[in-house]
Amino acid sequence: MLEINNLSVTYNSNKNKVKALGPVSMEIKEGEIYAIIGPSGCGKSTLLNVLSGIIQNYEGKVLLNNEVLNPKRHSIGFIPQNFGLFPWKTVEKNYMLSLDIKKKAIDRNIADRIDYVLDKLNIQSLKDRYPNELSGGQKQRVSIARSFIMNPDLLLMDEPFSALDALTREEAQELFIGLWNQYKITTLFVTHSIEEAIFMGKKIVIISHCPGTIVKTIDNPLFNTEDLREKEDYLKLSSYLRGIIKKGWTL
Ligand SMILES: Nc1ncnc2c1ncn2[C@@H]1O[C@H](COP(=O)(O)OP(=O)(O)OP(=O)(O)O)[C@@H](O)[C@H]1O
Repeated sequence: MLEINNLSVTYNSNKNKVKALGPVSMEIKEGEIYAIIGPSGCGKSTLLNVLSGIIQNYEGKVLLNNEVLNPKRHSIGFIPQNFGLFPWKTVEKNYMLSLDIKKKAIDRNIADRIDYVLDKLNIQSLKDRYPNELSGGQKQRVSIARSFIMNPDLLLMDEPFSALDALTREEAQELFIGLWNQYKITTLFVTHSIEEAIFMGKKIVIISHCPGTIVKTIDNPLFNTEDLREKEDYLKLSSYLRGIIKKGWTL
C-alpha cells in the first residue's frame, strides 16, 4: 500500500521559493490503480518525481508497504511519455533490464511470466530489434512488457500513451489493462485525458492549479467496462468530471 500524508514540495529557484505541490494526502491500496488528472503545471511531475525517489526534499510522509519510500529498498517501475527505452539495447535487453540489473535467476515462474507478457503484447518476434526499428505502438508495448516483467512494488506512469495516435493509443490502453487485471500491480498514472482516466483509473483524483491539492477523488464505476466508449454512462461520467475539473481548475 502507498500512503501519502500531507506531502508538499517547494522548489528553491533563484532565491525564490516556488510551492509546486500540496498538501496532498492519499492512500493507494495494494492492487489498485489510480488516475491523477490535473492542469498543466499543477505538480503532477513533481508528485511522480517524489514517488520515484528523484525528489527527496519534501515535507510530509510517503510510505510504501509501511516503510518510508526508498527506491533503493523498494522496486519502482516507471513508464514515461517517451517510452524510456535505451536505444543502444535490443528489445530483449530492454524488457529484461530490471532482472538483469538485479542479476535475478530466471526460475520457472519468471520464465512463464515473461512468455505470457510477451505473448499478450505480441512482441516475441521483435526481440532482436533496436528501439529505432520499432513503431511508436511497438515501443510502447516493449515499455509495458518491461514493467510487468519487473513486477514492481509500485508502477508510475507519466501520460504513458500520449505520444500515440488515437487508435494505437486505445489498443495500448486495452493491452495494458488486460495485463494489469492479470497482475494487479499497484499503479498511479498521470493523464490529461478524461477518457483515459475513466478507462484505466479505478479511482480518479482531480488536482487543482499550482500548488496542486486534491479537488476530488472519485470511485470510478466504469472501470474495467468493456466497450466503454459506446456506453451512455461513459458520456454522463465524462461530463460530470468535466464539470468538476472546470470548477477546480478555475484560478
Ligand atoms: N526545478 C524547478 N524549480 C522551480 N520551479 C519548478 C521546478 N520544477 C517545476 N517547477 C514549478 O512547479 C510547478 C509544478 O511543476 P510540474 O512540472 O510538477 O507540473 P506538471 O503538472 O507536471 O505540469 P505539465 O502537465 O505541464 O507537465 C510549476 O509551477 C513549475 O513551474
